Amino acid sequence: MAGESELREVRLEGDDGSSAAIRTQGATLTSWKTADGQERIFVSSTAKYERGAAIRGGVPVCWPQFAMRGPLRQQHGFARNSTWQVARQDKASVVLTLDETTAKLAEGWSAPFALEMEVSLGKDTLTQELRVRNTDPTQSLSFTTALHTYFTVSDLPSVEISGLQGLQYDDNARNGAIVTEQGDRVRIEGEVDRLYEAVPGAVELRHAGGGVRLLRHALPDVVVWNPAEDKASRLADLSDWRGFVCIEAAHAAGAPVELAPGASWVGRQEMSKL
Ligand SMILES: O=P(O)(O)OC[C@H]1O[C@@H](O)[C@H](O)[C@@H](O)[C@@H]1O
Repeated sequence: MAGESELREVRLEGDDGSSAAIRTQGATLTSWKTADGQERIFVSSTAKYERGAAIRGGVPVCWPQFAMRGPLRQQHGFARNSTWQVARQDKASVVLTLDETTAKLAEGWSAPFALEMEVSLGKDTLTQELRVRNTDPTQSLSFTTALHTYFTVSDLPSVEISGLQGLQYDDNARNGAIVTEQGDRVRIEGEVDRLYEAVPGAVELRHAGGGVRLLRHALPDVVVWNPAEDKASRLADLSDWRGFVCIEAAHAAGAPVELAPGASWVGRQEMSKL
């Protein structure tokens, strides 16, 4: 049975009539409704709201490693499985924090750190800023990361993702083959699990029911993921693989972020309605 702190949800209201919800469980954004009433974020109806679990859907924070790109044996790290603290909140923004004393640390992790996640609503936009500080006085801190956004889509076959043409990607649905994106629109046909490297500008998602533009700062790479039917059937907490596509702003492909003792890093994504 989850305690109250795991189930705590912070709700935000934007001046433009938009709203958002963030769980202390993983600092996971679980809803962004634009002023037109459209829900832009997908959460599985069978997601687990339990201490130590990650929420299937929303925007889990992958830290201190994306996938298995780091020293831990825990996919996507431990920030998404940890209960964060609410540090500050007002009507349209919230800051949540996590450090080594409050996190559910993965086996093998001993470095101290201070994380902040700020979520804020603006006109037709939602911004998430992840701030990382190395609180160790002598050792450097190394990490990979991603904001693992599950965008809700009305009709998966209508999905078109632009902004990736000509870029190289690791195709994790094809044993990590290195491929160059030829098309100007990526479509979701079967399992898609791609890590696009060094994406220079905005990525746009369009589907029959709407669209979103994703801008990134210090998160150079972009992951596109949908498991399709076969893989989805092995994910017990995923209700509907046709209801979403993940577009993940990441620092994952090249060298990890290296923070000197006392140094800080800021990564940000801004989603806006198209
Ligand atoms: O099931 P998890 O750990 O939440 O991961 C979901 C997916 O996350 C994506 O970021 C990865 O590229 C996929 O390989 C992975 O399957």
